[in-house]
Amino acid sequence: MTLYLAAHHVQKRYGRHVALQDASLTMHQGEVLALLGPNGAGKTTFIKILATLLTKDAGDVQILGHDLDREPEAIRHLLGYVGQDTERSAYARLTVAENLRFFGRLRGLSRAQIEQRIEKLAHDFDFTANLDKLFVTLSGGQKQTVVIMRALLHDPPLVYLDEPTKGLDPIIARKIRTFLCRLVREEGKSLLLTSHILSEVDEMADRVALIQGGRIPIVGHPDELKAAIGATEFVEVEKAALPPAIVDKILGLEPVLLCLERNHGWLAFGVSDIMTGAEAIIRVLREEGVVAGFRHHSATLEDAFIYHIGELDERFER
Ligand SMILES: Nc1ncnc2c1ncn2[C@@H]1O[C@H](COP(=O)(O)OP(=O)(O)OP(=O)(O)O)[C@@H](O)[C@H]1O
Repeated sequence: MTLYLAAHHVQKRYGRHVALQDASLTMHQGEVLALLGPNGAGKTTFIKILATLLTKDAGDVQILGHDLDREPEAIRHLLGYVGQDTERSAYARLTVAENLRFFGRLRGLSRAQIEQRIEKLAHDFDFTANLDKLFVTLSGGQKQTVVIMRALLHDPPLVYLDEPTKGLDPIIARKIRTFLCRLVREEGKSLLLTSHILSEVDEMADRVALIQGGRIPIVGHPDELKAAIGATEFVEVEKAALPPAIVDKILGLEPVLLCLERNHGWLAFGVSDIMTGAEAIIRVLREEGVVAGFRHHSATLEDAFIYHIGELDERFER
């Protein structure tokens, strides 16, 4: 597997605020790597540094054999970048095709190359019918598609996408995911993306890098991250119905391994076995006369995220 990106010990401060403490990451050809972390963890900062849009304070970054500090121009030709500011990534009063031609020229592509790329991208993204529409008249999902097409105009091997489906309806988001996955599968491109939609990451990512406090302490396949929780099944009970003493009693049960607090009002108890775990928890609820919502699910990437971020918080005493 060809190494596309190797970032070592990257550091970045904004004034006195440390955004990246010591971030290291590698990426290979044909992989989708998702950078996950809580708000403010440093994801956008890291991606902008890798995209030559921000300078780092320390660290070493090599992208397809080029050094980020010494050869930023060469690196820019190898990258596509889709940032979060969709509205300002194209000219409102130009059509889609005019925008793409303009950005193609900025990239130094010839007229013939530009027309060829526009035709291919519009075909691949099922967008031909929209090429003559003004950017300002497009829907949010269509605008995002234009921004992604813009990033792919020069056919870069490596593409960074900062929350590519943020704010889009599930159907458009799925369509964009399908296009992106095809780029990886059929064209061997590598994608580095951030997303807060963990089901999307679980579906797309070959590896997930967890960023917390400006470090990247955990990298692995989504299934590895889930397996590391130590529980494959969860019994959920409505949090509002459970006094702390009963939570402790449940945590003392033999089949109950851990408890994760999900942010939508449920406590999720990880169990070694769903049948014995659920039975034991129901027995406690009956004994204590608790009437509460009750459901179960198999471990998800969201559980893994909550588990690992909680562990990292403890480890770094944040
Ligand atoms: N221009 C800036 N000046 C000062 N502080 C900044 C600046 N940009 C980001 N920060 C701070 O640096 C930290 C990392 O920000 P960053 O945007 O990289 O996080 P993020 O992981 O992308 O967050 P989110 O998930 O909310 O998009 C945050 O604490 C943020 O407030």
